[in-house]
Amino acid sequence: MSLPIIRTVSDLRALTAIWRREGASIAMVPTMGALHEGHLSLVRAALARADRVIVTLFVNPKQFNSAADLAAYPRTEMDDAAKLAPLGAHVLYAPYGDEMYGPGFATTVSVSGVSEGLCGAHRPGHFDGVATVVTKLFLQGGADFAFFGEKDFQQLHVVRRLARDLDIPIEIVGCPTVREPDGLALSSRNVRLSAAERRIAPKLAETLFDTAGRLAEGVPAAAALDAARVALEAGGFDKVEYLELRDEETLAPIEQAEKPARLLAAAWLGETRLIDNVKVMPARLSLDQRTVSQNAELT
Ligand SMILES: Nc1ncnc2c1ncn2[C@@H]1O[C@H](COP(=O)(O)OP(=O)(O)OP(=O)(O)O)[C@@H](O)[C@H]1O
Ligand SMILES: CC(C)(CO)[C@@H](O)C(=O)[O-]
Ligand code: BAL
Repeated sequence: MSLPIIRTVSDLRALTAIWRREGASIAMVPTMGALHEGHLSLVRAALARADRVIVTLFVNPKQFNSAADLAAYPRTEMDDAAKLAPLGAHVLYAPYGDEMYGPGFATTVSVSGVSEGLCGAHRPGHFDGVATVVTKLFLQGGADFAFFGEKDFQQLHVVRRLARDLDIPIEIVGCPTVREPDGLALSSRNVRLSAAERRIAPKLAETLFDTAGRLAEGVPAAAALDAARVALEAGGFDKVEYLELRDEETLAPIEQAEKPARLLAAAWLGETRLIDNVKVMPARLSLDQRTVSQNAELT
């Protein structure tokens, strides 16, 4: 079983025009390749929702704020295609670099608000690069749905905002983070961890889940976050870049989880930067929800 690979916008448009004439719905799964189970979970979700699925693979230079990071980014296109074919994805769109950014390219899509702080504060220009390439992919593919992972939670907010603001008729679907059995969120960059760093890495998810539990019980963010930083540093992380509690819907900073919230972190192990985030559901709200469903069962 092999998967067709398309390299140009005109070939992609010719294919989607045929699908449209057939009345098929179309989903897109944007990636930078080096596919793992996290990506494949997005493809499965897309296949469950739409008749045709385009997986995109483009290592977007505009979103890298470090030349070394870009140079080290894994490139495994043939392996990626081999993983996608058996799932039933319909096409891999892996455009040439100058197809995306031709001579004289001079446009930037910049989303304010949700792109500020967190990764936006530590990777200057990153979300402009993401927003620009995602806008281009959406306009090139003309899909009805696009699937993104919650692992990159701030990115998911940036993409939702740009689609809404630019009236791009596409539904953005967020999918849960896929984890290793020890809790580490799957990421293409995990291959850069040494054996010793890999043993420390799950401490990030473990600390986030523990801290989310404390925040859900009403512990103020300042105390819970201080304790989490100490736990990460004592656990072997070289640097905690950020560790913050944000509103789940608006991504605004909050002092206490009174509504559904997200706890988000980036931390360094040697040369590798890991990000992760978990939901914080205030215990009071989960109790209310349980009471509502128990009452519903009684009626
Ligand atoms: N563990 C995961 N679970 C669910 N979705 C994921 C996971 N990892 C990545 N994704 C999603 O896959 C899409 C493509 O991400 P990308 O190609 O950057 O992979 P990645 O593993 O996040 O790589 P890296 O973080 O090293 O850039 C994004 O929507 C991202 O959120
Ligand atoms: C969305 C994306 C494919 C844009 O290059 C990238 O940021 C990613 O892989 O998450
Ligand atoms: N997964 C987000 C893409 C990046 O780190 O550049």
